[in-house]
Amino acid sequence: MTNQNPTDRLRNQIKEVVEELHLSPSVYQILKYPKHTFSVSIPLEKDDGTVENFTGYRAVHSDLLGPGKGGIRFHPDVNQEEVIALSMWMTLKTAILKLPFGGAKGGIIVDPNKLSKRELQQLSRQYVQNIEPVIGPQKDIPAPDVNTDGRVMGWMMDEFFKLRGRNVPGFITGKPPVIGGSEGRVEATGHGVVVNILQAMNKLGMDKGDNKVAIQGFGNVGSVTAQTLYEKGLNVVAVADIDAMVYDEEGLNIPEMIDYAKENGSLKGYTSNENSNEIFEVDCDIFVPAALENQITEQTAPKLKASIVAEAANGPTSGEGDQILAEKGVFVIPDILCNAGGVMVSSFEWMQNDSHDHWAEEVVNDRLEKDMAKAFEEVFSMKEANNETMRHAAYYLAVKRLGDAMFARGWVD
Ligand SMILES: NC(=O)C1=CN([C@@H]2O[C@H](COP(=O)(O)OP(=O)(O)OC[C@H]3O[C@@H](n4cnc5c(N)ncnc54)[C@H](OP(=O)(O)O)[C@@H]3O)[C@@H](O)[C@H]2O)C=CC1
Ligand SMILES: O=C(O)CCC(=O)C(=O)O
Repeated sequence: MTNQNPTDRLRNQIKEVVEELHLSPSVYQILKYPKHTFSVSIPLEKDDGTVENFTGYRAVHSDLLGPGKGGIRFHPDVNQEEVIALSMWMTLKTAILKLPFGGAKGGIIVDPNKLSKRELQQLSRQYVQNIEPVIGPQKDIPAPDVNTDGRVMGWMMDEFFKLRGRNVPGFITGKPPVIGGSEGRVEATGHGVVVNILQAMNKLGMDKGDNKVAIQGFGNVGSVTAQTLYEKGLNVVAVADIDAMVYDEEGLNIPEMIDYAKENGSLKGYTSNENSNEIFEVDCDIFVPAALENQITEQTAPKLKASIVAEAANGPTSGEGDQILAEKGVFVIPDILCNAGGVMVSSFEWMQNDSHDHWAEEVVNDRLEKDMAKAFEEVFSMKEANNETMRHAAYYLAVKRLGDAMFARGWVD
């Protein structure tokens, strides 16, 4: 059964692995639903004096291995099911990486481009006021996701301090370094994606110079991935944001494109643009979805020419898309491994806050590279040992760790 929403698909994947591992069926029952989902209504006074009500969510899927951990998304398509699926992926992600966290996620249904800076700041603060009872450095720790960044984290941190009446920097990660953020967090997800791509190329005997890369999404994760691959000498031939796709078979000038997108708000108008959906048809060896869920589907998967798909986004591949990629023999680096660099450096930030320390950027990047490469090796070895896909191997490792922890804590027999 493939035609499912992400939460149902995730549940089925977890159930399958629980059965294969002969774990107690209770493990599946515990992982089936989030521990809690908080839904909030945020009446925001707009600049023109009118009030508009926004809906927000925060879900903690699991706090078995530590406090809930996961980003906050501002997007018009946010909904409760999506937030729950994203929180479940976080539980699996932190388990694979052996981080001291569970899984959580939050979001507000809003198009931030339609708000003024004051309105956006006010909305961010009111969201924190609403979810304050369920968050904290030992409870649930937010971070950036789609359309949120260090600036939003800074506002949220300030609001949380006011509510608690004291400094609690470890309640949020991805904040600017000047107020306790970690060096390297902005780039961490993209850097982790690149570590995974290089590991995969090495396993498949692919040479850096000969291979073409196409990237969907040119926000935080997509642009850092593009820049880092460019610096390492890979040929990034196509990049798309929501408005446009830019292609050059000789390779794109990524730094120039980043400057252009910063100045103009998008890639539209940068040389001759094509429709952003054309990205799926580009001649490439490595495809990096770095936008939203359900992009590689039964419609787009057959068009992809890549032999590696590096899932920088969360849930970019639908069930049908995944099946098609498997039939085509594509090497898929699953999201819960591929994009885990962000939460890994968030864990470094949380540790630095706890010990009032500040690590140099080289220290952060060095540890990120080593730990990501180790996680890739573990998943790859599991895949090889069981003749499985990387995704199945990743689920296997994550669910096994969660099952073992439940047993150790006396939750299951
Ligand atoms: N930020 C982080 O640390 C982490 C993020 N992730 C995941 O990575 C993904 C991207 O997040 P992030 O980079 O932070 O988000 P951003 O908001 O910074 O960027 C999202 C990008 O995706 C583009 N986009 C959206 N829809 C489409 C589409 N249909 N076609 C092409 N481009 C599209 C946006 O274009 P436009 O700007 O024009 O709308 C934008 O360039 C998400 O799945 C997120 O959950 C995972 C781990 C950590
Ligand atoms: O940095 C974090 O804590 C979470 C990042 C995130 O939301 C993700 O990995 O999807």
